Amino acid sequence: MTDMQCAVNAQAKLAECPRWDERTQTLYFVDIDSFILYAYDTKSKSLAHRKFDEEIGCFSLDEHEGFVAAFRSGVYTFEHFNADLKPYWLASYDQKTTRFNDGRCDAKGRFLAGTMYSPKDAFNGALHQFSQGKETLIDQAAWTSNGLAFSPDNTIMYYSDTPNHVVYQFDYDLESGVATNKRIFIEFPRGNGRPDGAAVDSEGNYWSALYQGQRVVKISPQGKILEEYPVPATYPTMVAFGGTDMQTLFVSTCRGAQTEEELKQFPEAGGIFAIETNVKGQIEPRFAG
Ligand SMILES: O=C1O[C@H](CS(=O)(=O)O)[C@@H](O)[C@H](O)[C@H]1O
Repeated sequence: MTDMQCAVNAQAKLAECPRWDERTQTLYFVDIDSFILYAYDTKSKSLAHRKFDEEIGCFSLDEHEGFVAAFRSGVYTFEHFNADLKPYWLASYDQKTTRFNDGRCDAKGRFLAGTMYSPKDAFNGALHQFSQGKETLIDQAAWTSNGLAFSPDNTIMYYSDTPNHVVYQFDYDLESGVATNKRIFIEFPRGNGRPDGAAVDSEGNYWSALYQGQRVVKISPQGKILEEYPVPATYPTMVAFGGTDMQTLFVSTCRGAQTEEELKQFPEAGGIFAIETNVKGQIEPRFAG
């Protein structure tokens, strides 16, 4: 049994990247495999959506009403929810095997996004950083880039490689945007979930959605699992803090990977779930351009 309740019954194939807009009390999220960006207005309980021509992996809000978003074919900006896309960086990788997957902004407004390399026969998944019109390659050694998050003091960057069951830490220099000293933060045993999307709370704990693990785990900065939160879906994909007090944990989930049996057990899989916590999340930094 879980206290987690379905906040948005989106029935998404692959819901990902929940993002809380504290200015409008809106929860944005994507359905990667349906090419859709959603906007859930928590005040009116209305759900808007926009369908693109390709997978949208992740996005951040900007300082105005706009977005920066990472798709299969590259990174684009748009000035408001329904505005035309403006190319920012076109993919230098093979789009037949690779797409963007997970990302967010650092506290200086640089957008960082990682790619998923589907063949998983080489470590071609990469982490890219976008700022002032330029792209910088941060790391290239993954199958599925995921779990990107920053500590409250911005000195630690977290980054997971889901199918390899590992979350890394880097030292992060916020002034330069340089990440160094990559090391293993935590590894998960095979067969009981693998680290997908994540968020760091205001106390520095790393909250990881365990894909195929049917739960979210709260991990201390030292790598100790402190709490586990069951999710009514086999495949949690990402978490985000929000709500009027920033203490609501939103969890996106995947429906497309569930078996018929799992769909009978979890009929709201593909939705966004929510649970009240006793800790505040961090307000998401916005893209600076
Ligand atoms: O975030 C994601 O990760 C999953 C997990 S895995 O790469 O299969 O281990 C992936 O399937 C999904 O498409 C991706 O968005």
